[in-house]
Amino acid sequence: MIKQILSKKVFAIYGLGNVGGSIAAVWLRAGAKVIGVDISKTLLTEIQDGISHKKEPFLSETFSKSIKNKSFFLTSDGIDASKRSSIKIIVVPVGLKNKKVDLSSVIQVTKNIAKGLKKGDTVILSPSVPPGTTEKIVLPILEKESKLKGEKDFYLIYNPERIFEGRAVKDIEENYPAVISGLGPKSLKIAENLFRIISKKGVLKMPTLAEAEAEKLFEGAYRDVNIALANELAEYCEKIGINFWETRKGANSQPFCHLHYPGTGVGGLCIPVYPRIIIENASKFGKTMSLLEYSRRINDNMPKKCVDDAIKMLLKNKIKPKNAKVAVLGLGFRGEVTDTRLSPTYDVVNEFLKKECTVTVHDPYIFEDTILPKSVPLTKDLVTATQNADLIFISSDHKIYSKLDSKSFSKGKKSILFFDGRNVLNPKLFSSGMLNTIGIGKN
Ligand SMILES: NC(=O)C1=CN([C@@H]2O[C@H](COP(=O)(O)OP(=O)(O)OC[C@H]3O[C@@H](n4cnc5c(N)ncnc54)[C@H](O)[C@@H]3O)[C@@H](O)[C@H]2O)C=CC1
Ligand SMILES: CC(=O)N[C@@H]1[C@@H](OP(=O)(O)OP(=O)(O)OC[C@H]2O[C@@H](n3ccc(=O)[nH]c3=O)[C@H](O)[C@@H]2O)O[C@H](C(=O)O)[C@@H](O)[C@@H]1O
Repeated sequence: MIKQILSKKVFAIYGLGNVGGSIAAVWLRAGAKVIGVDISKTLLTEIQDGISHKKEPFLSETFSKSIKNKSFFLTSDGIDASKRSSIKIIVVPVGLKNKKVDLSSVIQVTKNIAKGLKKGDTVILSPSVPPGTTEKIVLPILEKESKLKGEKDFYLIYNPERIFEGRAVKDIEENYPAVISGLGPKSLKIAENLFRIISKKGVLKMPTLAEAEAEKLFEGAYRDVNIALANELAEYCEKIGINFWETRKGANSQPFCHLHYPGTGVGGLCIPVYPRIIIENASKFGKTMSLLEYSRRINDNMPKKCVDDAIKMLLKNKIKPKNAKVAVLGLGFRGEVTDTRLSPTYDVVNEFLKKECTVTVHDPYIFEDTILPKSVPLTKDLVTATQNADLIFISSDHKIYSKLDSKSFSKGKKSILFFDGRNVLNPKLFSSGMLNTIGIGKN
């Protein structure tokens, strides 16, 4: 039955990145025909050649198989894709430009979709957006361009994607209920029928589009504030000489406490961005979001705080920061991702450069980068990155780093100091005084 429904539907997915690529794979795995739309010709070629999305399980193999059996077509022509599809899913990025929400990609794609919109079509918006975006920005563009009426001639849905990079397909298919909302009851019914096909955890119907848009932002705001709390409590533990990590275990041993992890900063296109989307939107209604603003300030200061602590460690070991060799491990915005957007490591590197240190960056998954200063080499070879280093600074929690010990490094004449900004190292494997970890009390 489901296969029959889907075999008649053609989906067009606009934006084949971490999220859009995963959504395309999920619908292909469910038996739908999919037109993948992206402006990046490089990405389209990589997908065609079966070498894209290497860090996301199931995607590359699903794409190759679907291209072969002619259920997956790739194009950069968003208007034609809209003409040839009945369900259009928008998954292009929504970021910040000078702390203002940037909806330009969403608007551009919506205009393309509108030029091919037909009676009976369904449009689904998925990126995280300010409450009101679907109804007040996307709907008017669709109606004006197509001369069709929402909820009468076509259907409009907001479905916030909640994937965690590295397990995106399973998150959509198994881990999370699909949050859905519609312009009206008909749109909502279509959303329910569609998302029940792919989501084993079922659907969570929100009363309005705006509440669905807001819930996604609230998830991120909750996380950012709790990370800020962990960062502030970790600094408190350092001051009074107790161990945050042990204290956290105790506090989290009851179901109402979920202390997060302190770290070298908060990166990615999501958690640092969602609170700012709320802050900006709230200001239009005369509301100041003091807690969100303060949490952002704490988290944005973490790279500087951690580098300052690492510099103190160098000085305590009679090593002058000027020309000290520092190996920064982890360029991804968090462990096990190749995504460097808003990675705290960029700020960590700049703080070390301000102290005139010599910096090398290591990452096991990222081989090229256009943002790091030219004076800072990027390498995937740990020995190259750390040879003759005075200090090793762990900035992202890639799994590989948790296996390191003091013998993992070239036997230079001097002992190496470690600042573990993600608490991934095993202190038992390091002699005392060599290792400083965030939140570990007096060092
Ligand atoms: N990355 C994540 O973990 C999650 C992200 N999100 C939301 O999803 C949005 C997208 O995130 P990602 O997939 O990570 O972004 P991404 O940058 O990996 O992918 C976006 C894709 O859209 C393409 N694109 C940009 N403008 C386009 C246009 N006008 N027409 C067609 N294609 C266009 C880009 O070339 C890129 O391939 C984010 O802004 C965020 O709001 C939601 C949940 C998780
Ligand atoms: C509420 C929530 O947990 N959202 C998840 C989050 O995933 P994301 O890929 O952004 O990773 P993340 O684990 O939140 O990390 C974001 C940043 O925060 C840092 N981080 C994270 C957790 C923590 O306790 N301490 C900390 O410092 C990470 O190192 C990273 O730099 O954001 C995704 C999103 O919305 O895009 C969302 O789908 C994911 O489920």
